[in-house]
Amino acid sequence: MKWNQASVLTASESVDAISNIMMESGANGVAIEDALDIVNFESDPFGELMDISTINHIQEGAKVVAYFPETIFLPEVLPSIQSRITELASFGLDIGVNDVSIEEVVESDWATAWKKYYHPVLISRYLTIVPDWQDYTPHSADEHIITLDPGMAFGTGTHPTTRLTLQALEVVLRGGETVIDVGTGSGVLSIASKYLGANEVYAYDLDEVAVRAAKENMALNPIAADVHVSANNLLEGIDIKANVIVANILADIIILMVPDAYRQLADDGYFIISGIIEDKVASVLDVVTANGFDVDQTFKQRDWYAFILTKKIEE
Ligand SMILES: C[S@@+](CC[C@H](N)C(=O)[O-])C[C@H]1O[C@@H](n2cnc3c(N)ncnc32)[C@H](O)[C@@H]1O
Repeated sequence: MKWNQASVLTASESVDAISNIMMESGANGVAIEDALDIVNFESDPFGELMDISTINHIQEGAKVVAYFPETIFLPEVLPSIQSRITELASFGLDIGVNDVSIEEVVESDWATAWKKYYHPVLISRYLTIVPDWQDYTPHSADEHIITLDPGMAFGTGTHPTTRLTLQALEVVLRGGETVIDVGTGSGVLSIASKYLGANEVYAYDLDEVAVRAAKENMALNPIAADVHVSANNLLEGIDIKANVIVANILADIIILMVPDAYRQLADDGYFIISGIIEDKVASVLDVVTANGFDVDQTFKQRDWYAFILTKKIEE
C-alpha cells in the first residue's frame, strides 16, 4: 500500500498539538523527530544503546511526520491543516518555521517507520523504558524496566513532560497508594506507578487509540496487569478517592479538571500536573491556588514544567 507523508518543521513545544491536527485530519499515524532529544541522547552516558549513525536527523526544532492513506487527497486537506497550525500561535504556542511539505512514502509499513528513532530511555536510577522489540540488560537490581510499544499513543518517555512526571511519581510514591492517571496515552505513568509500589491504578484517556495502546502495554508488563484502563473525559463521573492524581496534559486542559481533582484527592494526597509550557505557568498556578492547592515541588526541563501539588492546610 502507498502512503502520503506530510512533514512539518516546527518548534518542540508544538509537536503534540500538530500531531493532533494531523490525526484529526485523517492521518493514520505520526512520527516525531526532536533535535533536542537527539542531542540529549547523543550526550547520554549510555549513548552506545543508540545506533545514531543510521539516523539522518534534523539539526534544530522538531519535525512531525504524518502518514496519510492514499485514499485521502492531501492537497485538498493541506490548506485546512496549514491554517489550523497557524492558529496555534494565537494560543501562545511557538510554531517555529511551520513549513509543511508532502511526499509519497516508499515505506510499505509506515507504522514501523518511527521505530528506528526509539531506543531505551533512562529516566532515573529506578526507571528505564525499553521498546518491546529491543533487548536490554538492566544496570542494577534496582532498575525497573517498563516495556513499551506506544503504537500511535503519546508516551514513549522521550518527551520532557513524560520524564518530569515520572520523576515526580518517584518522589511521592511510597507503596500501597491508589493512583488515578488522567490522559494515560501509552499507559507509561500507570506502569511506572505499579513498579513504584502503587496498589490500585486507574488509567483514563479520551482517545480510544490510546486506551487500546495502554491496555496492550499493561499486558506487556505483568506488574501492571490489574491497572483499570478505560475511556473517560478527564475526571468526569469518576468517584474514587485517590492518594495520587497524575495528569500530563496541556495546561489549558489541566485547568478544567482542577476542582474535580481536589474533590477526588485524599486530604494528604498529591496532585501531579505536567505538560505545562513556561508561558502557561502563571495562569495554571493561579487556578490551582484558587482551588485549594499549594505547590510542594517544581520540576523543569527545557521549557516544560511539572508540579507536585498538595491540599492547603486549613488554619
Ligand atoms: C501528553 S499525552 C500524555 C501521555 C502519557 N500520560 C505521558 O505522560 O506520556 C496527553 C494524553 O491526554 C489525553 N487527553 C487529552 N485530553 C483529554 C481529556 N479531556 N480527557 C482524557 N484524556 C485526554 C490525550 O489523548 C493524550 O493521550
